[in-house]
Amino acid sequence: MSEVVLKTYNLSKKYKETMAVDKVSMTIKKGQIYGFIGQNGAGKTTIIRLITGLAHKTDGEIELFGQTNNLDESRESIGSLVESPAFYGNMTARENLEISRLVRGIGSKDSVDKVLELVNLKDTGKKKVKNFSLGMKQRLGIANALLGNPKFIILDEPINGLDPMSIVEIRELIKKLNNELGMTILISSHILGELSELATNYGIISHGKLIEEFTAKELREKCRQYIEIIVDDSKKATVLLEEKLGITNYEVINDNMIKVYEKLDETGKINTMLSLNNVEVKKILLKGQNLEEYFVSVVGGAINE
Ligand SMILES: Nc1ncnc2c1ncn2[C@@H]1O[C@H](COP(=O)(O)OP(=O)(O)OP(=O)(O)O)[C@@H](O)[C@H]1O
Repeated sequence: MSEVVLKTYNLSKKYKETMAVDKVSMTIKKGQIYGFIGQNGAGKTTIIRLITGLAHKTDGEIELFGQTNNLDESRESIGSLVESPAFYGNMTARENLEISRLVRGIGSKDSVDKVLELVNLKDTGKKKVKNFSLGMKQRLGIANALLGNPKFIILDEPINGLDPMSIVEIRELIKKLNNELGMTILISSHILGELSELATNYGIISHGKLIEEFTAKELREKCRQYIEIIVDDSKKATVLLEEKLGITNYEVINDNMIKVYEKLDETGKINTMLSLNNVEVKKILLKGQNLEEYFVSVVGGAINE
């Protein structure tokens, strides 16, 4: 069994009358990129704040690297980007990281160069942070999280407000941290298309509750794609599908509808073949959910922008 990095047991946080986090039991294992999904106000940031020690739980338990006691010690192996870090605008990236390193008492001088290289900011030289683009600032925030060589990185909405190029850069960086450096990553985002390019695992949170956890593989199964064909005669069509195209993985829904689960990129060929053999094709469509549609089907409302 793979090593557990984070486990929460009925973790709860109440703010006056608001149950911001309600009995959440989630698990993140070593090597995972765990995508945390939820609408605004669902409770993602609060959970992240509880994990990183920025807020105190009302109830429940947090286990980090197998420890439930001395969490502050375990937290030394976590790097996080939760709120936009306050950098000094009049200083360079290197100067900012050097200050952060000294204040936090971590790493050697080399570690600043190492993280700047990792996030691709080592050539920013004398450029002051106030002149950085939002994407560069985010990468500096990630560099700051990487000081001290953490095993577990937590990123709260790291691509919020970024342009497409910067999003790709952050995506590649996260993949590198995970693949090459073996870091486990928790990333919250409401940009589900982007998250599904990265995550190996997902947790859906709604109104403070963890609704579901699933793997990327399970998501692919849940969102299983198929070709929906509406015809005048399902029976005749299936005989042709088998005989002419060797299609056997299909389901007859009714006299007029068939779902085909293979040869998903051959809708044109299927359409032509059926028509040539005197089956009237009224509609032929590639269907299936993506992460966003699946989220809506589970939570019952779209994720907000
Ligand atoms: N310091 C606080 N005091 C009172 N209520 C709070 C506080 N922080 C969060 N909440 C409430 O807790 C709930 C969860 O908020 P949280 O910020 O964790 O959600 P979120 O999923 O991170 O959403 P977002 O994407 O908007 O940050 C919300 O109803 C919010 O209003």
